[in-house]
Amino acid sequence: MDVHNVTNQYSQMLEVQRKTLQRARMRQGERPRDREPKEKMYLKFMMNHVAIKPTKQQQNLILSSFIPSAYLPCTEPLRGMRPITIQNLQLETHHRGTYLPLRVITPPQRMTAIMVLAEDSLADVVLLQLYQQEPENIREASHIVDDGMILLVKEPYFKVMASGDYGLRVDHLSDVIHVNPQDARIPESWRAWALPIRSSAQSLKMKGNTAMGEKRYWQAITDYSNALTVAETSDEIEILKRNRSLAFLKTKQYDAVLSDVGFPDLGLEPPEKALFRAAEALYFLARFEDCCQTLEILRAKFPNNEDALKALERARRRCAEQAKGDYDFKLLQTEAKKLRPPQLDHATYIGPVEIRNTKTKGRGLFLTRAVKAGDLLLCEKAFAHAYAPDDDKGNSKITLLMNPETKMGFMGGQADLLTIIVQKLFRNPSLAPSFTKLHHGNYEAASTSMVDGQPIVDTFLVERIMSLNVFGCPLSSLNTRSDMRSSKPEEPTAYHSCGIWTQASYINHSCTSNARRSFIGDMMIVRATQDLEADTEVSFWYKQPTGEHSEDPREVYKHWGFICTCAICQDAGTTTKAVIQERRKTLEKLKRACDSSNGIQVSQFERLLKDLDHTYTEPASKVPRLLVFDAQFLLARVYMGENNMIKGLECIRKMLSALGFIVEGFDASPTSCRVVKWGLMVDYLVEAFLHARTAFQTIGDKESSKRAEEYAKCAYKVVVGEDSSFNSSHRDQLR
Ligand SMILES: C[S@@+](CC[C@H](N)C(=O)[O-])C[C@H]1O[C@@H](n2cnc3c(N)ncnc32)[C@H](O)[C@@H]1O
Repeated sequence: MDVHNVTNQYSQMLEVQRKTLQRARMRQGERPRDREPKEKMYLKFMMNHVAIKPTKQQQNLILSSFIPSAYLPCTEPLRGMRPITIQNLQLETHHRGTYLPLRVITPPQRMTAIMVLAEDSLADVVLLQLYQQEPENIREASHIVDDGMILLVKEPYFKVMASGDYGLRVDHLSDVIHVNPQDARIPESWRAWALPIRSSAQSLKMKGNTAMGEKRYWQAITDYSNALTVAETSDEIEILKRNRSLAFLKTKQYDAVLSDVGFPDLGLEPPEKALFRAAEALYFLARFEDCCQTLEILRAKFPNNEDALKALERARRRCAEQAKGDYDFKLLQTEAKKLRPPQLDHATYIGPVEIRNTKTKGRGLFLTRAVKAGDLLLCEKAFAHAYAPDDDKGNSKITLLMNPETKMGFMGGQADLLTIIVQKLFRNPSLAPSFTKLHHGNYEAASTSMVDGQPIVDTFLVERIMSLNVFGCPLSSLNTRSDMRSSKPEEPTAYHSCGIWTQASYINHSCTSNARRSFIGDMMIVRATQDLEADTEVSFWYKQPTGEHSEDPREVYKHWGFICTCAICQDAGTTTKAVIQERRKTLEKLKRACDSSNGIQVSQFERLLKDLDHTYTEPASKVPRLLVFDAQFLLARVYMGENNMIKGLECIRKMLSALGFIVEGFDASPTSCRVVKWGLMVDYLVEAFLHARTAFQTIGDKESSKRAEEYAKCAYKVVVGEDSSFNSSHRDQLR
């Protein structure tokens, strides 16, 4: 939804990649005889390693990332699997039921994947590519995999790489296990030289503390974990775990924090640090009620802890947001303006909506009570968000993410978003259900969720869910609106920044939508665009309908696998070719009339608009006339520019009617203006109501002028997400 789909633009590239995959598949089962010798591979890798230092120009290149054919992660525990060696690997094969012990022989090289050369017990060498790893600014590649480390690759996938070389590709994080040199599953020859002197828990703890002091949190986790394997007393274990919990907190592994401090069973005399760390983890897991309760216990036991008081106040604010939708929107706007990435610290509010089954669209979001136009339905914090502005100064790169199997290509932060989600689920499995329950078409995911003590995160399931549920998003809708009003080129319809909002994802599409989404940073706000009865299904646009005729309705929402059956689409389906032709011709004439060097010829424009309007047969309140409203608004502005307020109002009334509104009093009659039924909520509606306000003011109808302003404010609230910025955004018009 609103992401930059480049499938057509890059169709050739997709096709080339698809053919490459096909060719590779033809070698399935082959044991290649032309693998390069160790020395040659090493030299090549190391030369590349030195050569690849991205220059400024390279940094600005758009990286492309290809999704391979989906395969399931290993769900078998290592116990019971057989070891395998490189010489027995077959191309394009997932070696189910086996694992490959490898010793890394080079430093890592970071491209889309992290790459190293690794050898097996027979000194055969293979290129290993690890995908979905954290970026360098979060975790150094050398901490993930480095020269001398020993790994077990579960169910290795051996393949022909894009370069034509052979290599192992690992897409699922839990398919690689790091082992220490004493592990019985690795070749003895590796064990012999690497046997370390047994360190004490105390010395390992000190090592961990030093690493913490130097902000090397991953190292600290390793050190404390090693200390725990040799710790003997329960006191020692408790302290080590408490220390480790801080390192887990710093690396955003909140489930592990809770486990290390023993939450929820913190004991009768819980230590201050344990309580505080539990509260912090609960906060970041968005368990604000639990967080408040923990902090209240902390405050009662340690009343002088000022940090706990601040944390409690913060958590209480989140609780108010979560329970009542009580947001300081002005603050949110200020934060979105300043913060980069614009990821705000606020809670999700789920308003009067709930998930229910629909008859034909899977699940949907339904109203639990009646609402008014402008009412808040959701204010949702992103589950995951990748900020990728065009100037490349975000936390995510603009990448071309191509899937040759689904034949889709997207430009933006989606490659990074995929990694962000995979990592989040891997580190915090308690958060997985809210994401994995989302629509994923016919992809069949593995049913096991843990193996060998690690969560299983199926990268291809994540990709599938992301692809069907991702939303493109601006920095803020206010920003988009300001750009539009300062007439920067066209209003953007696709964004490079993107994210996942797990509640909003249940909203189905309709061209005759009754809700609209807007953004403030990574908060998505969904408001009703009409007065709605309880039990109504909420819908918004996946793509804003244009009213242009589509030759094949299956193509329009093909990506999501449905054909829209709303009133607009049904009407389009029964419109004859002759009428479509007539509309196109009239539209072209209207466009020419606009572009005329002598300015718009009003009478000719009026006549053409009437002709266009007459091509529709259904009442606009049932089937909005999407090709009409824009031109009608243009004409309103022309009339008002000539100070002809009555004609201006008439055009606004016609514009509203074309959008499906039912209105009264948008004229010089004594009846005050009133929206009887709201129609489609397009951006220009704010301006239209403001123009109506000016017209009413000029003709001395104060009551209608006030009402028109209220309607403008309501439309603004829906389009921007809030109305606290309305007055400052429209200072000139509101004078
Ligand atoms: C983001 S999900 C929406 C929630 C989804 N219905 C569910 O059950 O989770 C998108 C999917 O919903 C379905 N969908 C959305 N709008 C639809 C519509 N107007 N008609 C039919 N199916 C629709 C399609 O299967 C689409 O791929």
